[in-house]
Amino acid sequence: MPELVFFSGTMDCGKSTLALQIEHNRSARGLVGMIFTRDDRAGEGKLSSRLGLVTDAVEVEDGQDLYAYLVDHLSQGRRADYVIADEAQFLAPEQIDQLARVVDDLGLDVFAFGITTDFRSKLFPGSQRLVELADRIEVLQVEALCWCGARATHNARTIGGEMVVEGAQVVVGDVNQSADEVGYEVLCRRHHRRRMTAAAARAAALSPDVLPVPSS
Ligand SMILES: Nc1ncnc2c1ncn2[C@@H]1O[C@H](COP(=O)(O)OP(=O)(O)O)[C@@H](O)[C@H]1O
Ligand SMILES: Cc1cn([C@H]2C[C@H](O)[C@@H](COP(=O)(O)O)O2)c(=O)[nH]c1=O
Repeated sequence: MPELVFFSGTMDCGKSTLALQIEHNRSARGLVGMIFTRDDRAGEGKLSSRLGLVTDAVEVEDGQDLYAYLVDHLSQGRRADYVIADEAQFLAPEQIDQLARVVDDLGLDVFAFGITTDFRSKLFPGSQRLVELADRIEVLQVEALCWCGARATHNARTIGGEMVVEGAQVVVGDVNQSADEVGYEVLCRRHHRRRMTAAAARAAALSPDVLPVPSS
């Protein structure tokens, strides 16, 4: 049975790498994939991994009907045996419905990859729809780590090195950016709640200890 699978995790946990591996293994067996992406850091029409691999992809536009795109593609006599959608958090909920229809009506597997929540730990609309519709949700096995060593479950946004909790939901960016840029850092929930990034933890460790003062 064809499936809609949502591979989800924090930033930098290997989602795009896995997408490229699925693509490689299937194309090595003569299958042809339709690869969608949106706003990859490597630029328009690219699916890239931090491990250095990159492949061409169809850049999804606002309002584009992904089901109609595939029907049109197939009716021109071109092949698509399965679908990969990277950066799926940036897709509109209607586009996730169209991907579900690709599974049900065209009989193709759809592998979607994306982060579930934004820098405020709120669901992206596209990810919410994936959680609602996916046949399976897979959490990646290579866990990204918080600076404290715990599994990273949340994405923090930093501006000038400081964690922020207000701003536009979508700002394309990367982890390990220099302090004067908009950047991201993955954290465990405890440190996301306390807004304690690695830099904030270092600064706190360097400040002199405050001794408790007796109240009387
Ligand atoms: N120099 C490196 N050596 C080994 N692994 C690396 C290196 N750089 C990045 N990685 C791996 O790549 C992962 C990020 O992969 P990527 O597919 O770009 O993530 P995502 O799409 O989830 O943001 C990192 O978590 C790490 O496991
Ligand atoms: C948390 C968060 C992230 N983004 C952007 C930043 C990156 O461009 C992508 C995630 O890519 P990755 O391959 O998973 O690292 O999403 C955003 O726009 N808003 C956010 O809140």
